[in-house]
Amino acid sequence: MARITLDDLAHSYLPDPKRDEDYALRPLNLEWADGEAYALLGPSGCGKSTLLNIISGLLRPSRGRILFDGQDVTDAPTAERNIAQVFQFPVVYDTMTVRENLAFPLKNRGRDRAYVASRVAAVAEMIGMEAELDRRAQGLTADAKQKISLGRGMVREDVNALLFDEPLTVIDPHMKWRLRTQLKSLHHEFRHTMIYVTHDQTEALTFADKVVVMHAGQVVQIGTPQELFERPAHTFVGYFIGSPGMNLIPARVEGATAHLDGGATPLARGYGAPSGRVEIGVRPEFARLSATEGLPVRIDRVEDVGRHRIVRATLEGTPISIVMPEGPPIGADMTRVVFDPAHVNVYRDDWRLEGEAA
Ligand SMILES: Nc1ncnc2c1ncn2[C@@H]1O[C@H](COP(=O)(O)OP(=O)(O)OP(=O)(O)O)[C@@H](O)[C@H]1O
Repeated sequence: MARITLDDLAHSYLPDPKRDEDYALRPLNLEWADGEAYALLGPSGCGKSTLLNIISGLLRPSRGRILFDGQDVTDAPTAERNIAQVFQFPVVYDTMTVRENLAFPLKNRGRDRAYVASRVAAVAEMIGMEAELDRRAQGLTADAKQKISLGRGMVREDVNALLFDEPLTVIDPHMKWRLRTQLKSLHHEFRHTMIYVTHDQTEALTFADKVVVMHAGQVVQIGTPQELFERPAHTFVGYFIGSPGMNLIPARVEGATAHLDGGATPLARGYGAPSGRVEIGVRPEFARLSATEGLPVRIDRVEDVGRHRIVRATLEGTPISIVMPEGPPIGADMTRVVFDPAHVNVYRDDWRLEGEAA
């Protein structure tokens, strides 16, 4: 396994990029630790595949270098990078059996029969295809074929990294959960460096130790699922992760107080007097309704989603959400919202301010 370093890396599909928007991948420095499982998360078009293809060698970056364990591989072709890649759609050899498909990467490298047989058996169990090993791949469902692709990606133990590009798209929901769990336990067992591309936050948060969030060609945060939830570094992370996403409310911040038109709300840290476009960000889980304290809100509707209720409300013209536990109907006197100061983040021009202990 390898540590992967991106050194002042950037990519544009245009010949003469000038503005930020000309880059599919804006300049970045990033280190992927050896043996760590990462998810690369972001909406369609944010640059995930571009980044993955640069790591695998399918694409040469227009700027910067890529290193495996400190060795420059920027100009090395895919075959020399010793990585396994699983794509969104299955890549299998129809005329071969499932067993032959799984064995292919090992046979190609001249591994002996006993080793090949034991690896194929282990991988077949992992993907739940022990009973189908002698079937031809032709005629299998897309779902089964994708499981073979995943198995083939995982059969080699000596790769530098395992790259997955939305690999569970064609898999049915139940199997999706099972494969994701297996990928995670496989990672704990073998400690491969894994990069898993997805636009699905559930998939990213359940699979990865660290999630790399991308937005408009830029890595906006790298963090554990808990860090992304509690301290989103960029307003996009707050909005994209969580359901519903983080509330963002324009405010004027002074010291440890955020002033809104309808009143003030205390903050747990001090921020001086930040200029620029200042907003406070509060997860719906850290807001509650009150009859007596907090800021005046108008309740627009209440959605019962099973385990809790989501209150949709308006605070000074800004739509906000509040997560409430199941319980009696919300009284007409609940006309105020209170934010938990320990969980109010402050943003200037979309980036989170650290603040100082108040
Ligand atoms: N071969 C190409 N030529 C020109 N522009 C491209 C090419 N491939 C991607 N782009 C553009 O680069 C940007 C990033 O695309 P990329 O495919 O990396 O995003 P993504 O996050 O992987 O999206 P998706 O999940 O839809 O694949 C997009 O604006 C896309 O239109």
